[in-house]
Amino acid sequence: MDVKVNGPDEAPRASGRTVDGPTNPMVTPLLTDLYQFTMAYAYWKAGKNQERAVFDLYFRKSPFGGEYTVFAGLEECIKFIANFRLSEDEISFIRQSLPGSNENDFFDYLRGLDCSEVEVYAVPEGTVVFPKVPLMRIDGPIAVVQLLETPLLNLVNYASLVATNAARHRFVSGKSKLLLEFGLRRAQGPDGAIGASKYCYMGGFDATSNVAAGKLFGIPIRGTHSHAFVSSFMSLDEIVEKSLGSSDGSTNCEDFVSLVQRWLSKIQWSNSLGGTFGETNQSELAAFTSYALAFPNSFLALVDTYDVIRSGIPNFCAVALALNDLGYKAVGIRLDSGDLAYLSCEARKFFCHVEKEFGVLGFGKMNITASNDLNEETIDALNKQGHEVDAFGIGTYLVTCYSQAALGCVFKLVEINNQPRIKLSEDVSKVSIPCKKRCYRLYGKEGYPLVDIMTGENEPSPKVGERILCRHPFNESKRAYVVPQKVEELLKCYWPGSSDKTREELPSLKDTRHRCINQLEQMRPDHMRRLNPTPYKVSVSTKLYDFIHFLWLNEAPVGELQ
Ligand SMILES: Nc1ncnc2c1ncn2[C@@H]1O[C@H](COP(=O)(O)OP(=O)(O)OP(=O)(O)O)[C@@H](O)[C@H]1O
Ligand SMILES: O=P(O)(O)OC[C@H]1O[C@H](OP(=O)(O)OP(=O)(O)O)[C@H](O)[C@@H]1O
Ligand SMILES: O=C(O)c1cccnc1
Ligand SMILES: [Mg+2]
Repeated sequence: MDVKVNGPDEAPRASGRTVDGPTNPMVTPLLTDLYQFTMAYAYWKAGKNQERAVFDLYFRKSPFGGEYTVFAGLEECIKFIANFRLSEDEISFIRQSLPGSNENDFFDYLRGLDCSEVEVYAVPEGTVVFPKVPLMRIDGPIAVVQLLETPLLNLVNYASLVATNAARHRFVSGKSKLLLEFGLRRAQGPDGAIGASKYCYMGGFDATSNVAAGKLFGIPIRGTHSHAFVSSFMSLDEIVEKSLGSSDGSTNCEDFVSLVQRWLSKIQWSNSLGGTFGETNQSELAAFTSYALAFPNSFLALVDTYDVIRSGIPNFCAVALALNDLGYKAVGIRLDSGDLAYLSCEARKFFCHVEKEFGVLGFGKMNITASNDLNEETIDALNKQGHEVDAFGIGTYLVTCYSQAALGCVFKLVEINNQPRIKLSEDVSKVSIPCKKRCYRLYGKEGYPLVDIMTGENEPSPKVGERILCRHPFNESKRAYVVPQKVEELLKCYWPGSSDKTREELPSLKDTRHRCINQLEQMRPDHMRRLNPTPYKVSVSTKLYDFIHFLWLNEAPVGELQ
């Protein structure tokens, strides 16, 4: 990780060394809800601001009708926490904005505020996670931890939603397909776009078209060309510079345009290819030829501007064969409209015929990229019909998370001054799980994760080979014994605050992506399927179960029937 002093006044102190600030400079202590500041003031006024509080950040239901979620956004959270200081300018804005509070001492308190007394435990970024289990546990003086609530939720909610969406698109496409994120133009503003590129890569995409994201995060950047490039050409006469040297530099073709034309007529007159098309669109041929002259080593053509079968594919093949004469290997085509299953199969057939007819080895394996309003459903439909697509370019549905707007992560108080707290609700799924907890993932005989279990902080941890009762947190009759073959503690220390615990390093984006891909591959297939997936079990220890229900009864007033 880069070591750099960052922050308004001085470097953060808690870890003993400095951490870069968040990617987006808008992520400051003011990127929070007003009520966090009014509560901070009221805590301070009541002399409660230094009381030690523990909050859990978790979600209640996995998105997109699925049973798994990818946890993302942690690195940005830690970068925010590490650099949490209010500038003078920010403090004077708070002074103007807080209703009726003018006490200088409060603003002196804000001036000295940082996260050096805050301790953050979290599940490693890129981990597959499940409802109710804390993704982050934040322990610190209540006023400052409340100020963190909104920015941490903001940094985790969309990141985890879009990483999960990407993982789902990867799952339906299969491991062998190249997945390209094309969402920049349709994303929710610049931060939505940059976040989408980062977290789609984390969730299993291979590359993005977003150049800024490539520079910021080292994500591979890829792209083709647009319809505008094709329709900007009127005729082959526009091509003035026609020469192209061979790939090894040994010869020079003075008139690449004529070479392309010769190949086009060979294709037209060939036994197996002739008859499927007559005259192709010559302005399209000009565009492809021009593009090949600019990028002879990476020629990929968008073939659907005029007519895929009668023009785009033969024109592409003519240019690709001309390139082949000079030792270059064309990359392939992109389809951006029509029946992508049918057209990809027709394109593949055509390429295979070319390979056979002209003896160009490997021509049949030409890359076929598809785009145009793709999503999980359309890719699933293509799979069912049979297709020849090698790469999917996906934008709108992916980055806007069209099928679910938000993950719904929440931040709930579970302990104050060592006293466990519970939040009750008519809706059982909204009742919080009290206490500062430890969380474990238990693995079964076949190597799959079986169940996540939460325990009180001071309970002994589950042990390999030792039978443990895992209880549903709220449903008395749902319980199971587990003899774990492997026990993994989920929450690790990412920000030690004033304690002397060692801090987990923030891994590189590539390492987090690997972690995510490995985690997804480890899951039992029935948890992953799109239709009616089996819910993964999330449980509590007997001791925690008993305590939750004791506290529940203690806090819930008994109703009176009239
Ligand atoms: N074989 C297929 N099975 C299921 N869905 C498909 C198939 N081929 C394409 N689609 C999807 O069908 C939709 C077709 O979009 P649309 O009706 O806008 O037509 P289009 O091909 O884009 O035409 P236009 O040239 O007017 O843009 C897209 O969402 C695309 O991903
Ligand atoms: O379809 P998406 O998943 O959002 O993927 C990105 C789309 O963006 C481009 O289209 P363009 O901006 O030219 O618009 P159009 O396809 O609507 O004509 C591209 O050709 C894709 O169709
Ligand atoms: O490079 C592409 O083909 C591309 C990039 C963004 C959006 N649509 C397509
Ligand atoms: Mg489109």
